[in-house]
Amino acid sequence: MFVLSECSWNNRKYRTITGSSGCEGGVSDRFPNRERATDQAAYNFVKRPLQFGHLAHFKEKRGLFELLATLPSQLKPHVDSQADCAFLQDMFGEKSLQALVKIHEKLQRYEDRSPTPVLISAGTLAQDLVKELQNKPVGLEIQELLGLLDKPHVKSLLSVHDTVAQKSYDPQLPPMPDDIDEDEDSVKIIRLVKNKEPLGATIKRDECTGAIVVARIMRGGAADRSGLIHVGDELKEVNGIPVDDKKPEEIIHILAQSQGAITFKIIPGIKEDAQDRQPKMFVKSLFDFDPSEDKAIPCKEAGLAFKKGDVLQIMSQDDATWWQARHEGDANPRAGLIPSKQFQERRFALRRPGVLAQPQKVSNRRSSSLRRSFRLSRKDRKTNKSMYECKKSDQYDTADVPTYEEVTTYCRPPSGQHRLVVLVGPTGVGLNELKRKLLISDPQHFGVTVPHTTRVKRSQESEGVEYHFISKHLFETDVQNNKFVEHGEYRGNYYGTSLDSVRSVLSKNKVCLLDVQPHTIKHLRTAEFKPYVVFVKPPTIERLRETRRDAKVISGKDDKCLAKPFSEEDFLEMINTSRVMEAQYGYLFDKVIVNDDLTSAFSDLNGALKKLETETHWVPVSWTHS
Ligand SMILES: Nc1ncnc2c1ncn2[C@@H]1O[C@H](COP(=O)(O)OP(=O)(O)OP(=O)(O)O)[C@@H](O)[C@H]1O
Repeated sequence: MFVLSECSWNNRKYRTITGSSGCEGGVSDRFPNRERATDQAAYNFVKRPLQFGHLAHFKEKRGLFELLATLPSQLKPHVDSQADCAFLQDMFGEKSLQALVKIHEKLQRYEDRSPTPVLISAGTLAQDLVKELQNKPVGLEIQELLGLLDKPHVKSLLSVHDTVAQKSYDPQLPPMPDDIDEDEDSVKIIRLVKNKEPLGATIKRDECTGAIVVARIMRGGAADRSGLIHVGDELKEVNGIPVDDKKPEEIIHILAQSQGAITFKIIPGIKEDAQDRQPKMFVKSLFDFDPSEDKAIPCKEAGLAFKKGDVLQIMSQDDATWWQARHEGDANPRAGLIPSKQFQERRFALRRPGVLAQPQKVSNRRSSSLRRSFRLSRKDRKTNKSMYECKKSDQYDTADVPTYEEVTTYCRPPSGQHRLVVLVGPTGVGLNELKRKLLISDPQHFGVTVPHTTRVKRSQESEGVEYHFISKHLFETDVQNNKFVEHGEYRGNYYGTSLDSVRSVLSKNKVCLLDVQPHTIKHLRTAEFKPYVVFVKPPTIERLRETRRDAKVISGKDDKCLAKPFSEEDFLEMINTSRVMEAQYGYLFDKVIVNDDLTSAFSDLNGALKKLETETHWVPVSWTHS
């Protein structure tokens, strides 16, 4: 199913130096066009010394040397310490500085005169002279001159002179091969110069024809930008070495050994139509991917590693198995390979049937699905929290294999409805505490839902304050009509949080704080609520022991609803549940907060919620369509 013999040019360093594509380009045997080619780096290198005059911003270009010489005495009245004076003297008297200034001034003078070279081929003249002199009777002066002209430094100096004189800043390429079959229209010669940037292409042996072909061009990479190499192009030669009988790895080895310019002889395949290119698409990754550990990837070096929650730009979906993508906002334009959605789903299902069949159970020793949603509005402290045991259970939805979710940017309009803030975490981690702090910090801004119950109203209670008191029949009808976010039964009475109670808080232009069991999150993920999910996780057990010394937790072991100090077992369960929740539902979390020090956790949460109201966030595209 996969091509396992694909090799990457990615880890090799090339730069194309000729051509027409806006990148450094390339050249074909049909249209050699070296005139247009520009090697900016070489140009800059040669040019830079001549621009030395711009080193300092002295308006007065001449007399810099004199100026520096007088500076120490000029500055003396302004310098208090003797040591500083000595330092200035030393600095301005430094021989190398003076030499540099002298050179600068000389160059400046030359530049002002716009010197033109006497001749542009001093190197050739020197060679002719050497030939001429070699036939002359040997004299001392002639010997000395021949020795001088033979010195590498002198040769290099003359060569640089000629380069500058001819303004020929392009790197010297070897001559074009003369054994190209003129009748063979399709042969293309491409020359590349090694550079730090990888080429961004892979090669493989075509299973049908046996030819070595370009397997992939990574979008945005050097090869892609050059527009000269395409998928399907047949590689015939590298630096004159035929590659027909070579393995892709051997070709990569030849490339690795090559220095400077490398010549490829290529027979172009069918040209990819630019129109075929997919439009830009952004996805949030819902799993971690490490190409170096992926046995199926056709080329590990071409892979793109990412973590759960990273936003990726999909550059190509041409291949049904391996998409090309880059990290959103990454300066590197070159794409890498990632498993396609379909492929990831398929292999996830094949690899881990056990996970799908037997979901990990989120521990619920004394917790349940609904209890937290009631907490802040509930005055009835006697109600046992375990009453909200949810019948829906924590089943892992087998249809949902977390792969990628298409996302887009969203910023809440200044007067728009607030996004629903959903808090999840293991029992006792501090959700209630954090909610309480938010409510106290700004009661006008934050709000919580009022739950429904079928329990009889007590004398001190008021409808719509502690609960909405409704009949069993109505409650059951509402359950049938999916009106509840979560619901459960305790001692013969139903309790639940309705979707309308969430709407009611939001309609008051408040931020609705809702804590739920994690399996409920996906039911809330709608364009209407645009939930922002915060996972609150416990710190290490050592920190739990330290920070929760005076804290109390409601024990679920009995029905007495007694607040007791945390036990070691409570801590362990909190940590284990947190791990399971994160592994199972982590892909749904927008923010993870470790509730170690309460003040820091609160300020972390508060800061994130402030940003949520004003800054742009990535949300599923479906939320912005309605
Ligand atoms: N960072 C913290 N440092 C110290 N104590 C904390 C911290 N966070 C919470 N607590 C305390 O831990 C106890 C349990 O917190 P809280 O009731 O908020 O947990 P919860 O997540 O809502 O769980 P439950 O639903 O079981 O009550 C409370 O006494 C609370 O004051």
